[in-house]
Amino acid sequence: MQVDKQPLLSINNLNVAVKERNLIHNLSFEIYPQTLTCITGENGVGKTTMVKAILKNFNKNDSVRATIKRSQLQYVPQFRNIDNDYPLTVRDFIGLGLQKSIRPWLSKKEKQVIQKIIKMTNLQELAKTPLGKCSGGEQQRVFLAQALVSDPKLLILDESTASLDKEAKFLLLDVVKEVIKQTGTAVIFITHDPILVKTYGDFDLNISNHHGMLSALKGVK
Ligand SMILES: Nc1ncnc2c1ncn2[C@@H]1O[C@H](COP(=O)(O)OP(=O)(O)OP(=O)(O)O)[C@@H](O)[C@H]1O
Repeated sequence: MQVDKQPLLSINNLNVAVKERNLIHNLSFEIYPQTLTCITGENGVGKTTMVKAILKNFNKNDSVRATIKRSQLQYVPQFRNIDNDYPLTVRDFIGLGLQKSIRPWLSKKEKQVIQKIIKMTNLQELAKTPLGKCSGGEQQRVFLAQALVSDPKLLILDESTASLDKEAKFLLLDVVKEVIKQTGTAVIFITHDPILVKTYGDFDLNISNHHGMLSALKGVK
């Protein structure tokens, strides 16, 4: 696989700290369009804090330079508690990802966008199901779908597969790969699962001993 040589995100000597405790020193790496970069490392090394630092410094100084706007980046957080009786349907929940308009109803174009995303994320059969009745894996696909309606150029998935069984993990990552192929978006995926890194990753940014190292996987050039 040949990557686009123009990175959409360049991290340059970023220092990541929490409450004056340094977690990561002088971190530098690049993210390229249409690639999946896994962020790996032991619990507590600072993966989530690093992502927060990227969001905070986004195009504000040289430590985080992007060729995209902040509005073209979507972050899917690790935890979102959905009660069993959460009433919004999958389709309506996905629609919440649209930019707010003054109209209380969806335009024909907006409906078409949602329909396209529902198809891309394999949620056709669940579109009318209340989100609270969906399984954990299905809910993760819905969170992904909601993030996709604004047509992001970079998606950050924070341990989206953490609570899923093996089959659901692979199903979700198959969908992520298809999304990358169809939309050209880049994905940063925080994970503890070496099999997923090996199966799906184009790059692995491993963080240990306060430093990060990016490696290309599977013949990525
Ligand atoms: N707001 C905060 N106040 C104090 N300490 C914090 C805060 N946020 C994170 N930390 C600490 O910073 C360290 C890094 O946390 P972070 O969540 O970034 O790690 P992580 O690599 O994402 O871990 P995990 O894989 O377990 O999710 C941890 O020791 C955590 O307890």
